Amino acid sequence: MAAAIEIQKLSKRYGDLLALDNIQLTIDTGEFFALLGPNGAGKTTLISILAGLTIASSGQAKIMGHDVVADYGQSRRKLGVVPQELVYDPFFTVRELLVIQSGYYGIRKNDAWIDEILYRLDLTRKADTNMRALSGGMKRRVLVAQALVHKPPVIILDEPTAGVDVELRQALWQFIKQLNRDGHTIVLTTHYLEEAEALCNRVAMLKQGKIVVLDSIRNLIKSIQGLTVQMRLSCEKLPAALQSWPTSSSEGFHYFKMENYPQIELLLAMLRQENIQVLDMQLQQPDLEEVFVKIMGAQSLETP
Ligand SMILES: Nc1ncnc2c1ncn2[C@@H]1O[C@H](COP(=O)(O)OP(=O)(O)OP(=O)(O)O)[C@@H](O)[C@H]1O
Repeated sequence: MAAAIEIQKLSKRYGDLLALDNIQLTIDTGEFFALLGPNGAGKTTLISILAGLTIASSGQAKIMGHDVVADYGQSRRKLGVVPQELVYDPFFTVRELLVIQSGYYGIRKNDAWIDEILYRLDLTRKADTNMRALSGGMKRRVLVAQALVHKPPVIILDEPTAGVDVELRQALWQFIKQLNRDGHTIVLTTHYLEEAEALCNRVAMLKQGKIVVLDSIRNLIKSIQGLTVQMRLSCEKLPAALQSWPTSSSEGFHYFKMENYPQIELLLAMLRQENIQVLDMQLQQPDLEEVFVKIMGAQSLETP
């Protein structure tokens, strides 16, 4: 069976800027995949090429075995893209928009599926409302609905939860997770790394147009050694005996880095010896954010 997405030696040049540099990536059907990278890394450019909206300078991309240029019609039918920006036609109602969108794909009788996506996105009550009268969050739900009218096996979401409230974010993820369980391949770009960590199995990190990491989230987190113990102590300044321990402090908390759990005991013993009390303590396991910052550098966590 063809891969959901197959990208070979793909590059995109804008004048002197190499926005994508020899991308090689295969995403299998059924994956829940995260595409991460700082602003300007090339994520949107890659998605545009997959959607046939931008032409690559060189290389090839296929959706479910269909070339995005030579076999545009078929590849586009297999793909649903939820864009980053809120683009919509203000003159139509939600339902009209979805019927028109179905028409683009040559689907005539789509009412049952449209009703289902409206229901699953909690848009049923808004079906006959004009697009311009919807709130930003509701418009974003319609963008998701639009991307799904043709039941695409591959769904790409470009930062779908940017600026979205917690309730919608939760509802959206329930729905996307269900789609993934139903067999759809999901590719997600997000600036919320805990979101990628909670949802996705595998991740590619892009930096200046290149894939710098491609691995399962589990492996990436495993590759980060050690843990951090966050403590509030009865003293502000650490005694000399503890100064050699790798620490940092911020907002009244001390952070002690250690390689393994037995070191916690050692630390507690040293604190006791110094007559220092522990007022608050939390263990921090390595997470995807730590991997990301290590690979990209601290500037990478800027949001758009
Ligand atoms: N049409 C264009 N003309 C010239 N340069 C472009 C064009 N589109 C994108 N770029 C440049 O290509 C690079 C990659 O941009 P892209 O939008 O793909 O990044 P991104 O990873 O999606 O970033 P963000 O997280 O901010 O959305 C950037 O340096 C951007 O300025």
